[in-house]
Amino acid sequence: MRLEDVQRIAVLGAGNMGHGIAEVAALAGYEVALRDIEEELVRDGYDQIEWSLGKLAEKDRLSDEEAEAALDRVETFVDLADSISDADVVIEVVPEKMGIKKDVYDEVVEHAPEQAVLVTNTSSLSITELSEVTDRPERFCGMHFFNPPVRMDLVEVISGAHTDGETLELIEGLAEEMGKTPVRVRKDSPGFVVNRVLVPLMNEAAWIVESGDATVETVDSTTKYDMGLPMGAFELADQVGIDVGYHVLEYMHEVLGEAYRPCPLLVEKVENEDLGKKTGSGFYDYEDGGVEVPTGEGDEDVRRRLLAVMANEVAGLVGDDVADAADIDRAMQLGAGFPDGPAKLADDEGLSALRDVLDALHEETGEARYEATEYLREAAEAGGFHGNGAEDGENAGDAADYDTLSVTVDGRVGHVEIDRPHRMNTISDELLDEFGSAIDRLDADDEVRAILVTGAGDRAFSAGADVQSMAAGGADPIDAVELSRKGQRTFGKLEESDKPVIAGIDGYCLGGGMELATAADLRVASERSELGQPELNLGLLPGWGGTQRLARIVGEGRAKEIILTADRYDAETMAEYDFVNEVVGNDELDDRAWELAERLAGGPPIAQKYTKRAIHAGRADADAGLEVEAMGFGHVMNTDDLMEGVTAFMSDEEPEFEGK
Ligand SMILES: C/C=C/C(=O)SCCNC(=O)CCNC(=O)[C@H](O)C(C)(C)COP(=O)(O)OP(=O)(O)OC[C@H]1O[C@@H](n2cnc3c(N)ncnc32)[C@H](O)[C@@H]1OP(=O)(O)O
Repeated sequence: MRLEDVQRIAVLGAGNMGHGIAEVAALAGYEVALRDIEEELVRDGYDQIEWSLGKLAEKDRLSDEEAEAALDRVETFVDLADSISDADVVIEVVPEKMGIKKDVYDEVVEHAPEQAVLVTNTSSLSITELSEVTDRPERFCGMHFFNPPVRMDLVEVISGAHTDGETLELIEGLAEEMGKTPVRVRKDSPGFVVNRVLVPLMNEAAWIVESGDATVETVDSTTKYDMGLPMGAFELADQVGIDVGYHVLEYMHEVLGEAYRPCPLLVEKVENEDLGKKTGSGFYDYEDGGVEVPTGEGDEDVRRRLLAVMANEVAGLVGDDVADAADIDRAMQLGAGFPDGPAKLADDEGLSALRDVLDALHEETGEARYEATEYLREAAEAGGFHGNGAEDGENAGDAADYDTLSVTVDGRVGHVEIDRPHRMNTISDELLDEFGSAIDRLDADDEVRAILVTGAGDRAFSAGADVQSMAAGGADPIDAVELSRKGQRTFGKLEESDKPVIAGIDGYCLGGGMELATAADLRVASERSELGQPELNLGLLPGWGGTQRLARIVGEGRAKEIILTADRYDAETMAEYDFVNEVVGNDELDDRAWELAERLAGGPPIAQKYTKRAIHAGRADADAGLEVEAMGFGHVMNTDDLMEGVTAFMSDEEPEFEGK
């Protein structure tokens, strides 16, 4: 079966994941058959899809017509044979019990068209074992979506022992058609990638508390604020359900061995049915305040220990050829909201230091989970999971050097794309560093004649400073002063650049993201964009230049309004306020931003440079600005560009300026 041949998708199971997957498939334009065992269940799933599509339309993520058309593509069934009779792909999303799934497959193989590909959304069961109850194990694989499918970008595509390459490629293509990022899991290994990293992390967190080395609060403060993970380890366990993690762990224990023995603390919680949020209590009591993770109570030993255990899991996956480090990092960022992938976090810490932490713990306790894998030792010797090739300086400045940005030069335009779509392109400390160095690099490159800044994905240009990492580092007032100055200086590089800078805004442009855009020379925004300075809602103030630069563009009155109300404004209003130079249709943003950048890149560089300098010099003192203008005027008089401009004008041709 080729991707172009896929038209109809059957989703078996209309629960949380099932109806979410059905919605995503319908949004991608596929005909969807949604099936569950009772009319009421399948109706509930359908209603949920209708509700969710309505929400997306309400938030302008799609039009009312698109929402209606997607819903029209969903047909509901109770009879399994009818639901799959003309399906090209069958996605099974029934409860995570081997027996139930096998029963379903017995029936599926009886009625599914011969050419149909079968996939399971299991998060924990063996793909190989499931494939073996079907008549087509080579056309069977895992397609693991994350909850909620409509929001989460990751899909793990897992090969069973018999799956052929064509099937994996088809399902990866299908995931992409659904707007998702597939990560291939080359072997059917317990927990695949995301759970293989997360669940042992939860187990280790529990062992740390069990052994009396730290409290739940300290561990969560460490994971959330010092490691920058989206939630504390125990907060996450409670959120997902302690039993869910525990069952995955049990399976890992059974297949992978003693290193995965569940901590007694988890066993006790499961036995007492303190399963987390869903039962009202787990590691936190939800009937009495719920989760409160304290800031600034992290512990260095806890941080290193968790990082070391996580690095060992990454090494296990790479060493067993389940996935490579880059894929693991991508999967954890998209599927678990990690700010950086675990391989990168481990590399940043120093893999040999983490190996030493494991060795010391292993010697002290003899516990199997601290036994460093062979691959961890090899990677530590090689300078890290991602190697240390860049350290010799040869690659300095290459696009590959950036983790949070994608930096490219296309013709005469230098393009910086903020590349943290999984975190709404929020601005971390690392991103500020990389942004500053990217602008320095593009500024120094004579081939680059204009700079375009955009955000990856279609949700946000940038939703501002990463509040979580700021809460971690910003508790110290002296550090916060420096963070503010750093942001001011970094975005100042855009203003100070001699080249024209364009911000292409699509989606949220908030807080620090708006301060970044303010430092550009021109702003073009899509209709759906929402802009604002919401810092005061957080008890903060716009500390990356917002109190100064915004007023220069929109005037003091509007700047005060925008900052003090902390409201979100649509792009049209921001154009009326003179902040946005041009508003374009949502689908036109990229083309228009590039067109503008290319056009400005064709301008006379020396005249552009002095124009920017004169305007800036005149801010505090108009006479100084006029003086720079006069000097600039003098300088351009003797340039080849002036000759070129005048000659082209006289002969009615387009000038070719060279900056000479
Ligand atoms: C000096 C500079 C200071 C600053 O810049 S302070 C920060 C100023 N920015 C803000 O206050 C914006 C905060 N974010 C929001 O208001 C909302 O989000 C949005 C309007 C951008 C989007 O709302 P929705 O569509 O409902 O999505 P969602 O579930 O709220 O967000 C998706 C994920 O993105 C994370 N996120 C969004 N903004 C930030 C942020 N600024 N810092 C850290 N994380 C952020 C969320 O938490 C969540 O994450 P999960 O999916 O893990 O729940």
